[in-house]
Amino acid sequence: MYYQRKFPLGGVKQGALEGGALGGGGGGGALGALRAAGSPPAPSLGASRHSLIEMMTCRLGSRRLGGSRGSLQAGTTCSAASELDLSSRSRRAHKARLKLLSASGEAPLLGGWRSTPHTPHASATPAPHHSHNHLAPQHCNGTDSGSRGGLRRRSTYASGRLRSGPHWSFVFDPAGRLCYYWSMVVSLAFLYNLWVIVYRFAFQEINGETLIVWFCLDYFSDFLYLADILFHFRTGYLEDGVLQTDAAKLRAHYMNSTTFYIDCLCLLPLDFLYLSIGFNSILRSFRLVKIYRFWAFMDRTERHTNYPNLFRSTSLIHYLLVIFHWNGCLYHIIYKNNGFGSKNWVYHDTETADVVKQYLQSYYWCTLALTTIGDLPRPRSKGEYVFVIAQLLFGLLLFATVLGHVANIVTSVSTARKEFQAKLDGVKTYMRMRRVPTHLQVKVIKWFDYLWLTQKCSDEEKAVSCLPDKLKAEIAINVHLDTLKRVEIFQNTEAGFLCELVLRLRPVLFSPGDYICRKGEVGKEMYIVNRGKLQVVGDNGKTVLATLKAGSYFGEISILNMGTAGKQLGNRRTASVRSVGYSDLFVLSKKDMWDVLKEYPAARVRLEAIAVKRLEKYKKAPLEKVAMGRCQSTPGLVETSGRIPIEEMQLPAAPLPPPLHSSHPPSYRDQLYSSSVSPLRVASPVASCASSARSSAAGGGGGGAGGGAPRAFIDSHEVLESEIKRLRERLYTVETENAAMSAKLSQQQWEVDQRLQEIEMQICGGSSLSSQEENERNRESII
Ligand SMILES: Nc1ncnc2c1ncn2[C@@H]1O[C@@H]2COP(=O)(O)O[C@H]2[C@H]1O
Repeated sequence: MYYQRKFPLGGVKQGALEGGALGGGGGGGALGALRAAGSPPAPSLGASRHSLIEMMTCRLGSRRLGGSRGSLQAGTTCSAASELDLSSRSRRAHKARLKLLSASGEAPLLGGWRSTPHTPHASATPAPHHSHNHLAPQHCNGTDSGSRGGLRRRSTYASGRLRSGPHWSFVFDPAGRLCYYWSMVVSLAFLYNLWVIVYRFAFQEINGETLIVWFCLDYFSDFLYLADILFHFRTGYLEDGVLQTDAAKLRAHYMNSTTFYIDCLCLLPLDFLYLSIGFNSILRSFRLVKIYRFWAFMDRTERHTNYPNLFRSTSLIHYLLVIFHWNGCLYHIIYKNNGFGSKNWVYHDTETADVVKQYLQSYYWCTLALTTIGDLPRPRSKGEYVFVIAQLLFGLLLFATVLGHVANIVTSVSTARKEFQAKLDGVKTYMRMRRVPTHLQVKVIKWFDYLWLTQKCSDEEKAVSCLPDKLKAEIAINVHLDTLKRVEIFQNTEAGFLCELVLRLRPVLFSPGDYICRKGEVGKEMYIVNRGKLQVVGDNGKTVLATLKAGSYFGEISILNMGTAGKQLGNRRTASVRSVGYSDLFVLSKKDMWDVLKEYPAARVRLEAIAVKRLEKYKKAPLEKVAMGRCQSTPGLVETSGRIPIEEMQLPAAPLPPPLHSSHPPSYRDQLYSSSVSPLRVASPVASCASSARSSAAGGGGGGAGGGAPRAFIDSHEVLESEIKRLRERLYTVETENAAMSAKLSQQQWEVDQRLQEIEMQICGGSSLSSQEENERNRESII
């Protein structure tokens, strides 16, 4: 799985730039991408939404999204291409392979092995339907369907007659995994030549003893070189950004390229000269021209590896060893040929030392010289002096280069840490200067700790800032998809809805005990819990109404204007929400939410339905409060100090007719109307009346003393009913006025727009009749 995790983002599990689909990932990575990608309708982003939606559809699976029209369409698009022109048998085979590919998750990744129908004439003039790759689900990721050729199937027809059964041919994707592994094999063959050719040339003594082994190894590496040429013949290339898979084109392309000549040069058969000059490995030096393949392999590995610094260090050490090796061999060649005139300049036991020891002595000498450690045997002749000086100078340069490389590696290892530390230091300095209380300072530092532990990056947005919006959005979707799929409102919704939302999410992190929102505040955002635990608490801050965990969301009631504080104040928070520990949340602004809901009304209905359910919990408590609370501001309502739920104010089913006697003490009704006491002051008797009514009912008629109470209760009940009626009428009037004013407002808006358009038209040199008609139509529709 080499391609996986090739993004420099912690959270991405499967990288698939080629296929456009990034694998699902753990949380944390690329949070910032969301913001950037979701930031207001950049045109490029808008344009990319469709492909994103399609990608989402494919990722979520057509079964799950089967309910929604949009997803059904996308799902059909995904499979439709593969069904176009295949016989049922081959279609079955295609489906089976497609299943395999999708099961392994590799199809969009590499497109390594694909099959497409193919005609013998396709190379010259491919028939239109052959431009579809019927297996590759590229419709899902928006890439060209034929561009990832791998294993291509030839179901060959000529003149409408089946000429031969289907057979297979190979086309390798240069960006695919197979190509990568193959280049690794070729690189190994090159490394063999790099180390061995010069060694055998310098220490020819080994040839006689191990000739067969060397022959076998040499010709095996030559065989790999040859296979590489054949491989190149079947490797696709990009033409106008589209991968070419046509065999004739591939052949022509390769044979017209420099690579072909270099590959041929590598295999120059100078081995025939063995017959005249004997077995001499220097005749194989052309094999080293293959170094371009090795460099390409190293480049790609460095780009894709998850451990670039480890890789860089290893390759640096390898290069050093190779340089020492070649230098040592060169030194031995000079020494052997008595190049500088003085015998035993370096080796004192040349006669007795075996080949390996001589090699090691040469290597040691070169290591001392090239690492500028010195302590070399003193040169004697002029030639030796020049040689040593040259070696030391070269060593100096090499040393400087190595140091530079090492410094780079060390710097890049700690860049993230340093940046993070710099930010933390800045905040700490600020808090110290502003004398922020110690407990708050500690809290801030702990917040940084948590951020580092969980995300290892202080600015995730920056980490992906160089990517185009489309890629950022894809990453955001993949990184956060798992969380979002858990959210109730997002389950079984259209893929597009989720996609639209994910582009607008913004990550935030809260510390333990932080209040995310407080009851009564104006709601401007809603939140989705990515990680952590939160509590919805009552007024006292202690009563826990609900506990929210990963996948929950809150804050939607106020942004949907469904709050309990009435129509005017419906945008107030209905409860406070507190973070228990550290909480990773996604914030969605009210405007963004409404923008999305406008396009997805079904989602809005779901959201509102859930909000209503949540509100039901409040219904009982707020009712008593509302009933009692309103009385302070609304004349005509009864005020009480007791807390009696409205239901308890109901009358018993059959109240007894109150016997009225003139001798009775003044009834409650009399009290009510005779006294100057305002009706507002009589709430308590209501309660007592209710209870006395109940007791009199229980007592089966009661005496004259209790007869006045039920009557008073009935009267007060009538008062309440009339008040409710009056309020209802008032509400109706207000709503009607409201509607009238809205209509008036839109009328005025329309007029202003109209006027502006006219002015624009005048500026642009007059208006056309058609636009006037259109305006007229708009006006009608608005009215
Ligand atoms: N019983 C509940 N269960 C879950 N969430 C709730 C409950 N009551 C209120 N909330 C959430 O707490 C949020 C507080 O702000 P809002 O009123 O905007 O939206 C509220 C709901 O999303």
